[in-house]
Amino acid sequence: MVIVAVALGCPAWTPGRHELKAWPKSKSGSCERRRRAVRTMMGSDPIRDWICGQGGASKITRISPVGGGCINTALRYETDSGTFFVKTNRDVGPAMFEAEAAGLEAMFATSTIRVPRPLKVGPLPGRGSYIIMEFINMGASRGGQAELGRQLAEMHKASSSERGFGFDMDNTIGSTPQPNPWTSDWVAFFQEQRLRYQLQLAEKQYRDYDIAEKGQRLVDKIPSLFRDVSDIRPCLLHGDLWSGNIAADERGAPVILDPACYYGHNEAEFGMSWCAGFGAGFYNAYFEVIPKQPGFEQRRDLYRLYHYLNHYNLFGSSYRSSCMAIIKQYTNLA
Ligand SMILES: Nc1ncnc2c1ncn2[C@@H]1O[C@H](COP(=O)(O)OP(=O)(O)OP(=O)(O)O)[C@@H](O)[C@H]1O
Repeated sequence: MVIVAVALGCPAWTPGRHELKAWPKSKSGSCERRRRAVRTMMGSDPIRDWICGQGGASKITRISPVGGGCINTALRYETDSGTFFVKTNRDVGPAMFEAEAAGLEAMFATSTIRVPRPLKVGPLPGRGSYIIMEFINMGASRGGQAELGRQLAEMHKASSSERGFGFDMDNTIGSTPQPNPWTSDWVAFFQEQRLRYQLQLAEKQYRDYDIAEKGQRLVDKIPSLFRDVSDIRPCLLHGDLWSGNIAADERGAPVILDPACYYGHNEAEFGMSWCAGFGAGFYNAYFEVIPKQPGFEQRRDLYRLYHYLNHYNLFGSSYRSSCMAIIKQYTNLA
C-alpha cells in the first residue's frame, strides 16, 4: 500500500476526472488514481471540514489510500481524535452514498453483526460525493464462518419492516441501479424489481431479445417455486454479500461492508454465494437461528440468477451462459 503524508493547507477542492469503473474488486487498482485522490485531498474540503468540525478532530495527521474497492476511492484519515474511513466518487452525486449510509445505519441498528457506522455524506464541490464512516481495523483473516452465519441470521431475524419489501430509497448493486419501491408481495417484488429489471436492461443494452424472452418465461413460473412457503417475512438484507464485502475486525468478529440493503426474503441473501465462499459451517449456524424453509434448494439458483444477470449487464457476455443455464434449468427450455 502506498502511504502518502498530507499537507494541511487549504486550497480549493479541484475536481478531476473519475478514475475507474471496474467492478467487482480487483487488485489492479491504479496507483495514479490513488495519487490523484490523495492530491485532491490536500487542502480545505468538505471532508476535512466535517472531520475537523463535528468529527471532533483538530488535526488530520495523515491521509492514506485503502485498497480493495473498485467503484470508489477509499481513504484512511488519521487524526488526533481517531481514524475515519472515507470514500469519494467523482462521477455521481450523494444519492449513492446516502443509500449506502441508510443501509449501514439500518444494519447497525439491529445490533447483531458489526458494520461501520456511517457519519456523514455530502457533495464534493463541483462534482461528486463522499461518505465518512467509522474506521474499523480489519484483522488478517475473514473470521469464523459459523459466527458469520449466526450473526447474519440474527440480523435477518432482528429486522422488521412495516412497509413490506423494498427500502426507503433505491440503491445500486455494483454500479447498476437497484429499484426498491415498497411492495407488499415478495414474489411480485422479486419478479418485477429484480429479475425483470435486469432482463430489460440486458434487452436494452445488448439487444438480447432471446434472454429477455426466455427469462420472462422463468419470471412467470416463479410463483410455483414458493407454493410450499407459508409466510415470507421481510428481513433486512445486506444485498451484496460476497467475499469482497466480508471481513473481520481485529478481534476476529465478522464485519460486513458496502451493502445494497433492502427488505426481502432472507434466502435472497445467498444470491452471491457463488463468490462468497460460504461453507457448511456458515449454513449450519445460519439455519440454527432461522430454519431452512421448504423448497430452499429449488430457489437457490433463482436468487443467484439476479446477480448473474447483473454481472452480465455490468461485464458482458462471459456471464451470459451462466444466466441462460439457470433460465433453462427452471423452464426446461432446450
Ligand atoms: N469502515 C471501514 N474501515 C476500514 N476499512 C474499510 C471500511 N470500509 C471498507 N474498508 C476497506 O476498504 C475497501 C474498499 O471499501 P468498499 O468495498 O466499501 O469500496 P467500494 O469502492 O465501494 O467497493 P466496490 O467497488 O466493491 O463497490 C474494503 O475492501 C475494505 O477492505
